[in-house]
Amino acid sequence: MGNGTPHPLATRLAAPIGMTRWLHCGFTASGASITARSFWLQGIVVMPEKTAYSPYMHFSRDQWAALRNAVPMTLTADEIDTLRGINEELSMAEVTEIYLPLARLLDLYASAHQQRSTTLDQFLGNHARRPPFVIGIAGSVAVGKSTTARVLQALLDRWPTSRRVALVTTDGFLYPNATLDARGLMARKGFPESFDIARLLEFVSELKAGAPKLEVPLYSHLVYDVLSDRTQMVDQPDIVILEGLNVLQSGMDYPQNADHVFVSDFLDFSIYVDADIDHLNAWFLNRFMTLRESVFADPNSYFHKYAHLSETEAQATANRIWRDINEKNLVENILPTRERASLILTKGAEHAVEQVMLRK
Ligand SMILES: Nc1ncnc2c1ncn2[C@@H]1O[C@H](COP(=O)(O)OP(=O)(O)O)[C@@H](O)[C@H]1O
Ligand SMILES: CC(C)(COP(=O)(O)O)[C@@H](O)C(=O)NCCC(=O)O
Repeated sequence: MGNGTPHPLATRLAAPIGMTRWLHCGFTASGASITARSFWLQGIVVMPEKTAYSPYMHFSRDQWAALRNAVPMTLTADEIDTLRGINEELSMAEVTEIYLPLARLLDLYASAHQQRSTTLDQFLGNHARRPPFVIGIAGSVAVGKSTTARVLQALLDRWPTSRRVALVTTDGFLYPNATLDARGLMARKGFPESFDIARLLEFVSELKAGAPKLEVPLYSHLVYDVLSDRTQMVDQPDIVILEGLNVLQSGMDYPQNADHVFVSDFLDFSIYVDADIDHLNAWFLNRFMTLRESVFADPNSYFHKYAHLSETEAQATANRIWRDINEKNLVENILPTRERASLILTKGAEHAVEQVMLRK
C-alpha cells in the first residue's frame, strides 16, 4: 500500500459516495498495532487521529463538509423553506455542510441495500419481500435526534431515486403513564424498563420482513403520554428513520427480553448524535423554558402544573428533571451504546457538528 495501488478500503469508501476517484491511503503495520498514516480524499488530506484499532475514520467539520465537492449538492429555495420550517434555530450552514453530505451517503447506501435485497430475493426465489433500509438515530434526550431525523427525511426525499421515507420514533413504545405510575416508573421514563419492548421488537421485526400497513403508537410531548386515540400507519416505505434514545441498546439491556434480540439487530445504518453533558443540560433547559412559554399554558399539557412557576422555579424544576432522570439515563443506558453506531456526529455549542466518525 502507499505505492499508488488503491487500498481495498479506498474502493469501499469511494463506491458508496460515488466518487470517480479513490482514496490513496498508506498504512504501516508496526508491531501489534496498525496506525493509519494518512488518507488523501479528492486531494484533501484526512489525517485520522493516531489510534490503534479504531473502527472509525475521523473527519473534522471542514473535512466532512469538503466531501460535498465530490458530489456537488445544492438546495433549492423551496427545500430551504421546508428545512427552516422544521426548526427555525437550524442553521443552513449545518444543513449544507453536515446533513447534505450525510444524506447523500445514506442515499447511496440505500441503493446498495436495494441491490442486495434484489440479489437475495433472486437467490431465495422469493419476490414478496420489500424490506426497507432502516436508519437508527440514537443519543441523549435533547441532543437533537428528532431534528436530525426530520432534516434527513427532508433531504432523502429529494434525490432522483425518489424513495418514500418514513420517520418513526420509539417514544411511542413507552408504556402509557397509567402503567408507569402503577409500576412506580414515572421517574424512569426513557429507561429500559419504561418501554414495551415486546411491542417495539414486533414492529421492527415485521417492518424488516416487508410487512404492509403496520400501525405504530404515537407519543405526545404535549400530554407527556402515549396517545390512546391516534396511531401512525407505516406501509412498506423504502427507507425508515427510527429515532429514539434506545435504538442502539442491546437485548442485554432488557432482562425481560428473554431472547436477547433488540432494535439494533434490525438496523442497516445507525447514527449516534453526541454532545458534552453541559451542552445537553443547556439544550434541555432551553427546550423546557421554550415549551413553558407555549405548551405549558395549554390546560391539556402535562406540564400545565408548572405554568404558574416563576422563571427561576421553572429553571430549577427543569434542572431537577434533567439531573434525576435524563442525565442518569444517559450515563447508565445511552452513552454506553455510542460506539455501536455506524456514524457518530459530535456536536459543540449551538448544535454545531465539530466531528464526524464513520465506520470503516
Ligand atoms: N441542529 C440544531 N440547531 C439548532 N437547534 C437544534 C438543533 N437540533 C436540535 N435543536 C434544538 O435542541 C432541542 C432538542 O432537539 P430535539 O430534536 O427535540 O432533541 P431530541 O429529539 O434528541 O430530544 C430543541 O429545542 C431543538 O429546537
Ligand atoms: C419521552 C422521552 C423519554 C423521550 O426523549 P426524547 O425524545 O426527548 O429524546 C423524554 O423526553 C422524557 O420525557 N423523559 C423523562 C423526563 C422528562 O420529562 O424529560
